[in-house]
Amino acid sequence: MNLRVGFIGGGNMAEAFIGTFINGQILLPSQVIVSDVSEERIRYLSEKFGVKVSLKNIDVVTNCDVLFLAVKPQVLPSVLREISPVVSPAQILVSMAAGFPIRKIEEFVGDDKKVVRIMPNILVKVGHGVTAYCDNLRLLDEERRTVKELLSQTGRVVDIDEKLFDAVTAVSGSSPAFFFVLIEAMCDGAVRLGLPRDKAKELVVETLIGSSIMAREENPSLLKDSVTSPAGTTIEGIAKLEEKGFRSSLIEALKSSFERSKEISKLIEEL
Ligand SMILES: NC(=O)C1=CN([C@@H]2O[C@H](COP(=O)(O)OP(=O)(O)OC[C@H]3O[C@@H](n4cnc5c(N)ncnc54)[C@H](OP(=O)(O)O)[C@@H]3O)[C@@H](O)[C@H]2O)C=CC1
Ligand SMILES: O=C(O)[C@@H]1CCC=N1
Repeated sequence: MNLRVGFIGGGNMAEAFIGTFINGQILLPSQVIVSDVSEERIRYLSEKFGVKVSLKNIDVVTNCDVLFLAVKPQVLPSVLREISPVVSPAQILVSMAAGFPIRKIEEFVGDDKKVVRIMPNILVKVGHGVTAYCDNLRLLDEERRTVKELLSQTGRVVDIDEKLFDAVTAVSGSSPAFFFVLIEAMCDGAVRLGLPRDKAKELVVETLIGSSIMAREENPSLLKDSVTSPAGTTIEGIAKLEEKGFRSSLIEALKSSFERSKEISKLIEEL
């Protein structure tokens, strides 16, 4: 793609996006520039991907067409204050900060600027991310297409109304961590039953991948029924999951992440 792409903040998410763009040959290293407050961090990114780096956020803004804001929401106000004098109306700002509304970004940089809000997840690192997308309608159709095409190199892109972003932050932004905990716990369970840890991980992970592929096309309740024989082994496991509150734990976990995202939005609103 013929674009210059910048990242302010060179942490986990920036690394996930940059890795997929560079390793997938979507962008050349010379098309990407990243800034971070940590010298060690930018040295690492420069050595790993060959991208351009700087300790100055302004260097990134003045050298890109699409600017990813990849700092924590609490840090974003100071970054926006710092860069707002040099952001141009021709650039596209893409914020991934949880709980940070487009309107608030416009308050810092001006509502004549092109602003995209996304909620990706860490799975962009392996090209299987899912990214919720909305923007402030300042982008031309062609620009919107370009940004979505860039994002789609990291997985699926789904248009979502901004008012649902706190929910999305829980459902797909945070949930990879829940699945990692699930995998970890199932591996412990398998080790308890005598399986070596490496075999346990292989069995658990492959089962989860296959289950996800089947659930993509079919109703998960019917799939569950198809595994569960009368008076068989599976129903005993399911009964134990119900007894221990597995289902309601997951429902409550999503609610807690959602509430925290709303809380962050409220704090940002009060700035
Ligand atoms: N991690 C995830 O799975 C997801 C994260 N997000 C969102 O993405 C954003 C980034 O998250 P993540 O990558 O995990 O965070 P990280 O903390 O890993 O990365 C942020 C980076 O920005 C650096 N930084 C801090 N202050 C500044 C500054 N003033 N200028 C430039 N860089 C700075 C941090 O340095 P230092 O650590 O030294 O402060 C850190 O290296 C967040 O807003 C988060 O809400 C969205 C979806 C998923
Ligand atoms: O935990 C967080 O706040 C970020 C947002 C979604 C995933 N990680």
